[in-house]
This record gives sequence, structure tokens and C-alpha cells, in this order.
Amino acid sequence: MSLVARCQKVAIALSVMITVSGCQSTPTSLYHQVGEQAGLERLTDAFINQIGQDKVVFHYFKQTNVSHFRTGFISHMCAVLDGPCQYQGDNMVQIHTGMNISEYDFNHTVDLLIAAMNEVGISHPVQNKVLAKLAPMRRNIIKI
Ligand code: HEM
Repeated sequence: MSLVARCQKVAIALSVMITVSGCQSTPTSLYHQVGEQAGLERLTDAFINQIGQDKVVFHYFKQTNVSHFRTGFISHMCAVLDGPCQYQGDNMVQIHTGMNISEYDFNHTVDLLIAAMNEVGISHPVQNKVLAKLAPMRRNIIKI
């Protein structure tokens, strides 16, 4: 290959790298794998729907402003899944303090989220990665 052709190849490779790193969502991020903003909106709507029909945990949300919850949950998930968002809301402890959420109810809520992920077609390997990100929050949410 001539030197000019080589330089052209390197230039193309570099410009591809710059374009990719300049994107808001890296192709490998979990945020990308759940379908970015539109995917998180679909997921959160399905989750809210699940909660709305649920006899076990709905009572926690009786006084909740759904539109505020929707915006906050989407932005929190976006940040947790390494998307291009900065979650501005209260932290998990602040939000859930006083709710005294039992382990059973926490697990049940996670089941509702899994049902929502199935509903919107998120693959099981991606679901597992999402759940692994949420698992450490358990101790900041339960029985406080
Ligand atoms: C890993 C699991 C969970 C995550 C990541 C999570 C995340 C969040 C976030 C980000 C918000 C704030 C939304 C906003 O800005 O308004 C929120 C609010 C809330 N969460 Fe959770 N949550 C989890 C588990 C639970 C569980 C298990 C329950 C109850 C069974 C629960 C009950 C609530 C309620 C009732 C609110 C609304 C509080 C209000 O009305 O101001 N959460 N949650």
C-alpha cells in the first residue's frame, strides 16, 4: 500500500474514532443497550403501568405525582446505566426514608420491573446487567 493510501486509512480510522467518542452514548453502554432515551421512556411507562395495577406495592405510590416520578426515574436510570444524564433528584436514601419497604416488597417491585423489561423487549442478558446495577441500591431502599 502506498504511503498516501496508508495515511488516508489512518485519517479515516481517526475520524471514525473521534465521531464515536463524540457521541452522547457509547455503543457499548447499558443506556444504549436499553434503547437510549426512547427505550427508557417505554420501559418506565411499562413499569408505571405494572405498579398501577399491582395490589402489593401500589399503596406506596398512592400520593405520588406520576409525571414527577416518571421524569426522575428515567433520568436516574439514564445516569445509572452510564447514559449522558446527570440525575438531579434526591438520593435513594432520601427518597425512600420513612417508607419502611420490606424485603418482600422490594423483590416484588423488581419483579414488576422485570415484567416491564420483558414487555418492551429488552433481552435477558441486558436485563441481568440492568439488575446488577440496581442490586447494590437494595440496602439504601429497604427498611428505612
Ligand atoms: C432498585 C430499586 C429502586 C429504584 C432504582 C428506585 C428509584 C426511585 C427514584 C429515582 C425515585 C424518584 C423519582 C422522582 O424523581 O420523583 C423513586 C421514587 C419512589 N420510589 Fe423508588 N426505587 C426503587 C425501589 C422502590 C421500591 C421497592 C418501592 C416501594 C415498594 C419504591 C417506592 C417509591 C415511591 C413511592 C416513590 C415516590 C416518592 C414520592 O412520591 O415522592 N421504590 N424511586
